[in-house]
Amino acid sequence: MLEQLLAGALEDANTRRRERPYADVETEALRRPAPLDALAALAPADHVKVIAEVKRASPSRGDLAEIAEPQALAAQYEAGGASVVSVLTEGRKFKGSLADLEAVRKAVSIPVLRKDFIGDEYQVLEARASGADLVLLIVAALPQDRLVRLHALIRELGMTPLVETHSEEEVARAVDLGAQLVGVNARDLSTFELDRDLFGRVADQIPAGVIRVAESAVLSLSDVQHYRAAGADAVLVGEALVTGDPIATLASYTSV
Ligand SMILES: O=C(O)c1ccccc1NCC(=O)[C@H](O)[C@H](O)COP(=O)(O)O
Repeated sequence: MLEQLLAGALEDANTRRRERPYADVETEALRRPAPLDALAALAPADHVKVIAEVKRASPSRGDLAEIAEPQALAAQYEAGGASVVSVLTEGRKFKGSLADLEAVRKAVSIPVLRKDFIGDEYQVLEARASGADLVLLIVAALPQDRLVRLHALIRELGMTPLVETHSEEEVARAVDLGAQLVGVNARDLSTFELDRDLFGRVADQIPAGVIRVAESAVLSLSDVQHYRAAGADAVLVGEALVTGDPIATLASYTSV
């Protein structure tokens, strides 16, 4: 499934590239105001930070929420105390778009993450041209040489890579890369199985000074407490926020 998602995302990027060539997107990316400092926004604190996701649908859960105005939801996330907004820009299975990212960027003053299946430089430039401050890189989807190249490009553009892992081996690859922001996704992106204990098993492998994000499977306050007890500096939450009351949910999660 992960290979299919990546192949689809790259095919869609190639279609957009025919309309908007690489050089044009590069120019737009370089003209943007500097990205916001996501590492400062997610720095360890006396409470857990929340990366709040705009998520309409997903392969594992189908349709989750209508979200006609992602910018309005993102503004609620900021008001509720989120540190970063994650915007799923993949169109086929998640019903997201770069237009969502642009709209959210205009509506909030906290950093914004482009969450997608990133496999080439063009997608990174598109992220910056649309106002992203962070870009997701999924270790399982990329050979190490491409991971290194994309990680370097994201940083050259002033953005922050969120390097997502799902095993001890992948955490080791993220650490080798010098990643400063490492996510551990409880969801296996091929089988969709959830393992909330994975974060606790690998967290010690992530060096001190690197920000640790527990991703997925937060459906209640006790899930946040579980991740926090295992050493999470931040949690990334989608479903619970788009299907519940985002402001009340964030107030309770950020109190942990
Ligand atoms: O959510 C999915 O079904 C999914 C399937 C395949 C690849 C990625 C997928 N989700 C992306 C994410 O990592 C989550 O949207 C994110 O971590 C939030 O998860 P949750 O709070 O469980 O909605």
